[in-house]
This record gives sequence, C-alpha cells and structure tokens, in this order.
Amino acid sequence: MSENILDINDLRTSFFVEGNEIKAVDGVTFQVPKGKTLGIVGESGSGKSISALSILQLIENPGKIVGGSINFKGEELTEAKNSRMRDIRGNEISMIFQEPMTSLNPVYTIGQQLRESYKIHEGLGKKEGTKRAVEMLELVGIPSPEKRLTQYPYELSGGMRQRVMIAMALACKPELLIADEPTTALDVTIQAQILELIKALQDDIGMSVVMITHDLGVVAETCDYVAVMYCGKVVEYADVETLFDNPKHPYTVGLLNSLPRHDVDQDELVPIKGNVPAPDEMPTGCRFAPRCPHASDICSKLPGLETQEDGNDVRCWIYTEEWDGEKGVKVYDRESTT
Ligand SMILES: Nc1ncnc2c1ncn2[C@@H]1O[C@H](COP(=O)(O)OP(=O)(O)OP(=O)(O)O)[C@@H](O)[C@H]1O
Ligand code: NI
Repeated sequence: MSENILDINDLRTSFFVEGNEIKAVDGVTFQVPKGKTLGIVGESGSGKSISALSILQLIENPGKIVGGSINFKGEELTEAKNSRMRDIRGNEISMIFQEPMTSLNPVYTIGQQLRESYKIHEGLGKKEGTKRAVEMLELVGIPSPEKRLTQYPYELSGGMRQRVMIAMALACKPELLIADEPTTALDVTIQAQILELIKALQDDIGMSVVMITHDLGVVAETCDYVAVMYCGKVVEYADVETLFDNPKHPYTVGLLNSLPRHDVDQDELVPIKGNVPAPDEMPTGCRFAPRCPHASDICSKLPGLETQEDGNDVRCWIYTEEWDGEKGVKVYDRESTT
C-alpha cells in the first residue's frame, strides 16, 4: 500500500445565502497517494473548485467548511492556523487557479514575481533567478521570455497569463500541485507541453497532483486515480484503468459517453439527459436518480460510497444487496458505446 499525501474524509463546504445553506461540497471523500495524480471530473457546479479551495483554506464568506477532515501528510488542515496555511500555500501545496488573474500580483512584473519565488525557495540571487525564470517561461511555451519578465500581468493575454501562473505554481517545486482546469484556455500544442512539464516535474521531485478537468482524454493520459463528482459528492473513485474499462456508476457511464475523449469520435457522444438539479431542488436520496436510466424505488434513499470487487468505490444502490430494480442491469455496455 502506498502512503497518501492527502486524505480527505467527508468534507463539507457550504455557502450561506439569504438564510439558505447551499451545500457545494457535501461529504467528499478521496485520497491522493504520494507521487500520483488524482483526476477530479464532473459537470459544471459539481463542487470540484470548491473542494480544491477548501484544501487550501481559501473559502471566503459567505462560504465555510462545515465538517469533515483534510489530512495533508498527517496534519489536519481544517485546524491549521492562518500563518501555517500561508506557509503551506507558499511552499508545500501550489494551486493553478481556474481564473488566472487571482494569483498574480498586479503591481509587480512577471520577472519580479518569479525571481521572488526562486529567492525564497532556492535562495537564488537576481542574476540566477532571472536565468531560471527565463528557462521556466520557455518550458511553459512563452515566446521571447526575456521581454515578458519586464511586463505586468495586465499586459499579457489570457493564455499567456495562464502559462505564467503555471510557471509560478511550479517554481517552488511543491509537494502537491492542485491544477484547476489548467489547460482549458490553451491551444492543444501548449496544452500537451504543459501536461508534459507537470509530468516531468512529478518524475523529478515526486510531486503529487490533483488535476481538475472536463477532458477525459487528459484524465486518461495524466491521471493514476479518478474521483467522479456529482452535486457535491464523489459518486465513484477508482484507478484510471478500472474507471475507463469498467465504470460502475450510471453517472460515470453517462460522462464517458458524453464528454470529449481522444479515443472516441465526436459524433458518438451522447449527452446525459436532463440537468443538474438546482440547490433548492436537491434530491434527498441519490442525487443522480432523477436523470438515471436505471433508477428504482430505493434510489429515494441516499446510498453510501462502497468498495466493489474491481476496486472502484461506488455510491449506487445497484451494487448493493438492497437493490430492488432490474436484476443484473448492464450499466456499461462497451459494445454499444465504443
Ligand atoms: N460564492 C458562492 N456563493 C454561493 N454559492 C456558491 C459560491 N461559489 C460556489 N457556489 C456553489 O458551489 C457549487 C459548486 O461550485 P464549484 O465552483 O466548485 O463547481 P465546479 O465543479 O468547479 O464547476 P466548473 O466545472 O464550472 O468549474 C456551485 O454550483 C454553486 O452552487
Ligand atoms: Ni471549477
């Protein structure tokens, strides 16, 4: 058994708006084994970004972590002091944010910010720091890096800014990198280059990664484990081969059939019927039941996340003794989907 660098258990993060509690993250459990990459997938609004921000204790009012635990290398982050969290965010866990403007300081040039990071983490002086900054900008695919160093974040295009952010996040050689849709805004070549860079750093320093993405092709290429989220809950967690070869939750199967994958033609994609329920119309039982082609009476109760024979953890009644629907239901039919 490998050791987990991150172990999240029953994490709950809510927003309190006009007297209502919106349960953005509603009992999330997953692990990131040391040196490995966990992918988090799920439709928009399923709580992926809020889970990531919760790990770093970056949830702001009216949001709040209301329960559960976040264990990072044996340390409970939900109880960590602000000063300790600042230390962790600067040195041990880096995040590439979905919205790039948020983590670059608008009043310093790109060069000043990168050099500062190399100074803090590796004690590099101005000259050496500049050299490293140029190398790093080259690695993330930024043309004429010397010129970029003298520019401010607002002077760069969105795609350039995202690449600078990635360079910044990797500069401190974090033990854990949380990447929230790191490459969606970038073109395919740069995207591949950046995923390569993350992989190289992973091999080099044993970095662990949490990769949030909509792209199942990216998951297949970069992740070792996958957590599938729906309405604030993990509905399936498995190693990447098991998830693609033998998905169990009807939502996972729906995603595999509906989201872009590099190994499936675009015209074979089948969208999942219906929409994600609004927060005030959240089913009390299985959150996916209203959209599930297999739903039965028992689905009005919430199933637990249970480990199956193949090793997937699945939150679905079909795989329990209590299942009262069609026997031997074939949730995933490879013949008809690939
Ligand atoms: N500031 C906020 N105030 C109220 N509710 C919020 C706020 N931020 C997030 N939420 C709630 O949390 C839910 C999960 O948001 P989150 O950003 O984690 O989704 P996501 O899975 O990252 O989606 P996407 O793929 O679009 O990035 C949202 O659907 C929304 O209901
Ligand atoms: Ni998000």
